[in-house]
Amino acid sequence: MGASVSLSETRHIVLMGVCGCGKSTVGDALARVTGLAYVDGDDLHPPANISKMRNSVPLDDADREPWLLECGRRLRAAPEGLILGCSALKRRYRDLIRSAAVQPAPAFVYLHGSKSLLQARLDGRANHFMPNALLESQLATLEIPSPVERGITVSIDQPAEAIALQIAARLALGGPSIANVAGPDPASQCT
Ligand SMILES: Nc1ncnc2c1ncn2[C@@H]1O[C@H](COP(=O)(O)OP(=O)(O)OP(=O)(O)O)[C@@H](O)[C@H]1O
Ligand SMILES: O=C(O)[C@H](O)[C@@H](O)[C@H](O)[C@H](O)CO
Repeated sequence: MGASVSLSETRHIVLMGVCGCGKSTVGDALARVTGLAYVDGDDLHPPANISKMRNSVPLDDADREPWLLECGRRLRAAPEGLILGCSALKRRYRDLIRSAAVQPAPAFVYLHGSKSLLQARLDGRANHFMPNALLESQLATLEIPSPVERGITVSIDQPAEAIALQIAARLALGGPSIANVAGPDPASQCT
């Protein structure tokens, strides 16, 4: 249903999903593929949020609001386009980002993986402030982006480079060689 038509002009991409889904890893790969810059939402949190997460306390809506608005402002400050990694777990969080961002609204790329894969990825990660125990609350909070939100879903059960190429193809971000590598489109979830 026309994903690449309505999304083809998109140069603002939010890589979203729960902790450990690969936002930073895929963000770096997508930046290499597209030439767009990548900004990690983890770097935009106020210190109080980081310290809360370090202490295994999930953030609440009030904690997240200023951070989400800052994420949106970063998108707006990059008219040439930007890849942003941000959990953006709820629809109303994405509304906040959109309210501060650009027109056309950013595409939201939901990085989907099973709980067991996410757990394994988190178990294999070292030196990160986010405790693995917060995965449960992130999954409970997650609302998958709907088609009207310019959302697409991509499986994380593949190498990061392949994920990046698939995103670039589905959003028509790259040149003709990229356009040929799109994997199967699980997403009639696209607009
Ligand atoms: N496609 C992939 N294949 C294999 N390993 C991956 C893949 N994507 C990410 N990883 C690994 O999984 C772990 C989590 O990835 P990453 O830190 O990028 O997730 P994240 O969504 O940015 O996490 P957070 O939200 O907690 O910051 C890292 O150790 C990373 O190297
Ligand atoms: O919404 C949230 O609870 C937070 O933003 C987290 O998702 C972190 O930013 C990140 O995932 C930690 O690694």
